[in-house]
Amino acid sequence: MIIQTAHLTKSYRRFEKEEGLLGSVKSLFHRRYIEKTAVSDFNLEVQQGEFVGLIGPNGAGKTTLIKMLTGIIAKTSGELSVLGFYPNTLENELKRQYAVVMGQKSQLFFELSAADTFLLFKELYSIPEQEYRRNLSYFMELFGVEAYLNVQVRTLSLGERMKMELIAALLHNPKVLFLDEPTIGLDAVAQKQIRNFLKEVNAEKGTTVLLTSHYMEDILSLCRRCVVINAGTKLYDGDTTTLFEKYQTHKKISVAFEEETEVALKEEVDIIEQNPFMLSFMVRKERAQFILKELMNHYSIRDVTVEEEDIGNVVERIYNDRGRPCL
Ligand SMILES: Nc1ncnc2c1ncn2[C@@H]1O[C@H](COP(=O)(O)OP(=O)(O)OP(=O)(O)O)[C@@H](O)[C@H]1O
Repeated sequence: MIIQTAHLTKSYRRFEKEEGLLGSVKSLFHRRYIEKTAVSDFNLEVQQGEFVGLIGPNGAGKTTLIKMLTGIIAKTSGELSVLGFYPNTLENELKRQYAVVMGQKSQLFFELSAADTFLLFKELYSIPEQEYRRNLSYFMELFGVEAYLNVQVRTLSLGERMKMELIAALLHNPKVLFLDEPTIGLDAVAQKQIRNFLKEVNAEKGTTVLLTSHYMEDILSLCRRCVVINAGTKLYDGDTTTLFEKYQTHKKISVAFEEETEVALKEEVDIIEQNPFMLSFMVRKERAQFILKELMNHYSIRDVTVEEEDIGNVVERIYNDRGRPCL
């Protein structure tokens, strides 16, 4: 077993200050704290080689869970083991076997080139020369980023840097990789390249991956299993396709018109935004094609986008349907 948690709980204590200057002075003498349980009674088991998606709306507790699993913060209560270790003790033996990449944080040195940082990682993890060379050329080829290897990291685009972050994290052949929003802010092409890369690494090297992402496409194309978390508790743990077939029931369609248009649709849709030049609405998946055809036939259209429904909506629907955590 790679990851095992039982009744894992994390509560934060946050200091609350009254408004204004007087509040600041008062708080010097009487500190008021509020407690926030970010992860509650969480049970999770991940086997070797699995690619698991962790999804949930903002503030659900995903990052807190990843931070506990990677030893960045300590648990409040419950059991937690990663590769047989309690991560917060940060034992070297564990550090050598896992890696973490957070989309919002960087582990590269901005003034150095990626090549220099990789060499530092080689020393840090005592990666044998041959293994280092083999891995580096394998990852370079997979991502096609040789051209950027020797330039300052500071000058790389977000997408190029994220590819280097992933390579840096994987050079020491970790058994488990924790990814917190690795595709955040990237364009569609870079997102796809990163997905293909991760798919290949998981298949070829058997790396176990736990991934959080707000992008449906990441979860759907990479994670056979997904875990849904809301307000710190687990709502669902199982097959990703089954979950999305059942709960991702709508698509978002946005249409821009060539000229001022007054739209009259034959069937009811949920309008998100409308003005004479555009219309954006939600529609049931199975009706999307019909409505699109209707719009195309009756109006002069400049542009159309069709998007998958937001993770937040899906989670809300699961929650309303089940009304309580269901494992
Ligand atoms: N250091 C902290 N002190 C107090 N509360 C915190 C702290 N870090 C997180 N929280 C709170 O814990 C809850 C869970 O936060 P967390 O960052 O784990 O959510 P998340 O699912 O990763 O959200 P997002 O998708 O927005 O990144 C939030 O309500 C947040 O405000």
